Parts: sequence; C-alpha cells; structure tokens
Amino acid sequence: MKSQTRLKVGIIGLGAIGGHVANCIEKGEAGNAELVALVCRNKEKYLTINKDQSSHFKSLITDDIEALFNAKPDIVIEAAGQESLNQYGITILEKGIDLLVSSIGLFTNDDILDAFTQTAEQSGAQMLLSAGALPALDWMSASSLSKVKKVFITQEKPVISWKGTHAEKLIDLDAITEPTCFFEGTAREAANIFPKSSNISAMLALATVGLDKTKVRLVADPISLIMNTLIEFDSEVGQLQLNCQGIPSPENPSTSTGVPLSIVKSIRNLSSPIHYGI
Ligand SMILES: NC(=O)C1=CN([C@@H]2O[C@H](COP(=O)(O)OP(=O)(O)OC[C@H]3O[C@@H](n4cnc5c(N)ncnc54)[C@H](O)[C@@H]3O)[C@@H](O)[C@H]2O)C=CC1
Ligand SMILES: O=C([O-])CC(=O)C(=O)O
Repeated sequence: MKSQTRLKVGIIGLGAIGGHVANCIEKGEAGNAELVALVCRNKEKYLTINKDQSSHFKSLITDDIEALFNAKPDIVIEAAGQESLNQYGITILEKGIDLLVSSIGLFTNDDILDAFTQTAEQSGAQMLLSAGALPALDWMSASSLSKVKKVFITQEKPVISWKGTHAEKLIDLDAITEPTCFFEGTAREAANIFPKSSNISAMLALATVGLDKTKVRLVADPISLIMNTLIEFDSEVGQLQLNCQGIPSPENPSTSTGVPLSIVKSIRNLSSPIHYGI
C-alpha cells in the first residue's frame, strides 16, 4: 500500500474499540485516513441508542456487510468479536482488502488461522494482528528470533471485568476478598475459554513461542479498578519483566482504554510516510 494515499477505512463493530477508533479517524487524529463505512449489528437500534455519538456518522453506518464492500475500503478493522471475524474475515481478505484484527483469540484455532493466511496469500491482502492492550510486543517478538526459555502472562482485572464470562462458573466473583486466580493454563486454552478477554495472551503467544508454550494466569481483583498485565519473558538476548496498569474502558469494563489507541496508532503508521517503532 502506498503510504501517501489517503487510507479508506471500514470498521465492523462500534463498541468500546470500534466506536473510539471511528471518532479518532473522524476528528483527524489517525493520520491520513478517512472512514468509508461503519458496520453495526442493527442500524436503527444503533442510531436510536447512540443519538449523540452517531449523528455525524449517520451516512456511514450500515448493518449490511455488502454496503461496506461497496464503499471500497483499503482496510477493514474488526472490532466486533470472534464470531463476526469468523463470519466475515475470509470474504474481506478474498476481496484483497487488508484486515486489522482485534479478536486475535480466534486464531487459537490452527485450521482457521491457516485458512485466513492462505486466503491472504492468494489475494495479496494483509492480515494485521493488533497488539491492542499488549505492551512491549515489538521487543518480545524480535527477541523470539533467539532462543526463548519462558513466556508468562498474568491478566489481573477488576471483578466487574470478569462478569458475564466463564470466570463466574469457576469462582464466586461477589464473594472474593482478595485477588484470586481462577485460571492457569496455556494461551490456547485461555483464549478458547475467555474469548473476549484473552486476546493479548493469544497475540503474545502467536508472536513469540506459540499457543501451547505461552503460559497464562487470569486473576480477579475485588478491590483494584486497574487492568494489571504482568509479563515475564526470558530469552537468549535478554529478559523482561513488566507490569502495565491499564484503565478499563468506560464503555466495556473488560477492555482496556488503550486498545482503540493502539489501532489508531496502526492506522497512523499505515497512512504515513514514516513508521515509528516498526
Ligand atoms: N486485542 C486486544 O487487546 C483486545 C481485543 N478485544 C476484542 O475486540 C472485540 C471488541 O471489543 P469491544 O469493542 O470492547 O467490545 P464491545 O462489546 O464494546 O463492542 C463490540 C461491538 O461489536 C458489535 N458487533 C458484534 N457482532 C457484530 C456483527 N456481526 N456485525 C457488526 N457489529 C457487531 C456489537 O454490537 C458491539 O457494539 C472483543 O470481542 C474482543 O474479541 C477486546 C479487548 C482487547
Ligand atoms: O483489554 C485488555 O486489557 C485485554 C483484553 O481484554 C484481552 O486480552 O482480550
């Protein structure tokens, strides 16, 4: 893609991530990019509920995926969850449109990842897997070109962030009085069981030692309102221990506020003559 060309962007899913990204593009904060279509589940319902937010997007909002294709985007941002990524992803790539993915957890299924990759290879489109809420991915993925001994990620989120997830079946979220670990396993298992919450562990795994060697702990914290991501990474070229304290999104407490900004940064890079930290 030519960086000097104005990037035409479509978005699927207008929740905490997609809605914020759309607003940033609209305000000119995402570089040389313009919105061409915004896909939600039910247009009328969306326009009624989000009257203020959506008034300036009215002409762009649709619940018909064909309208998105007719708008001829250069890139589609998936911000709607694993199910819709599975539903639309291959078609987007077949049409030669680049696909920026939020719901990385879908790719814990090797067959699905292979099918997407082969389609992209055949059409020449690119699959761009968002770092999202995952810090320091550039250094860790580069260091994974050397020998890696350990990749361990702990996601500690406030109790409210785990409501409505499988965590409720494993512990009594309302009864815990201290940070409580309710899951320990591989990145593949975590992303399968907690599809809306383990995208960063799937991303870390895919970019480093793989889904079965990356270890994950999930913790519910009854007191803190912070999204704590702790990473331990040990490789031949160096070690990293970090603790990133993110703020939950006001629109969706299981998503960090930094996720849409990560996508905005990507759009800036893709539409700019200079990439920072590629
Ligand atoms: N990579 C990362 O760091 C992160 C990735 N995610 C992924 O991003 C996804 C979106 O996250 P949020 O914006 O926080 O969720 P959200 O629940 O706030 O918004 C999702 C929106 O997508 C819409 N949607 C669902 N299916 C659709 C379809 N078929 N067509 C059009 N719209 C559809 C929903 O109605 C909702 O408005 C999550 O499901 C998760 O898989 C979430 C958090 C972090
Ligand atoms: O937003 C976050 O903090 C991370 C998250 O939900 C995910 O990995 O899916």
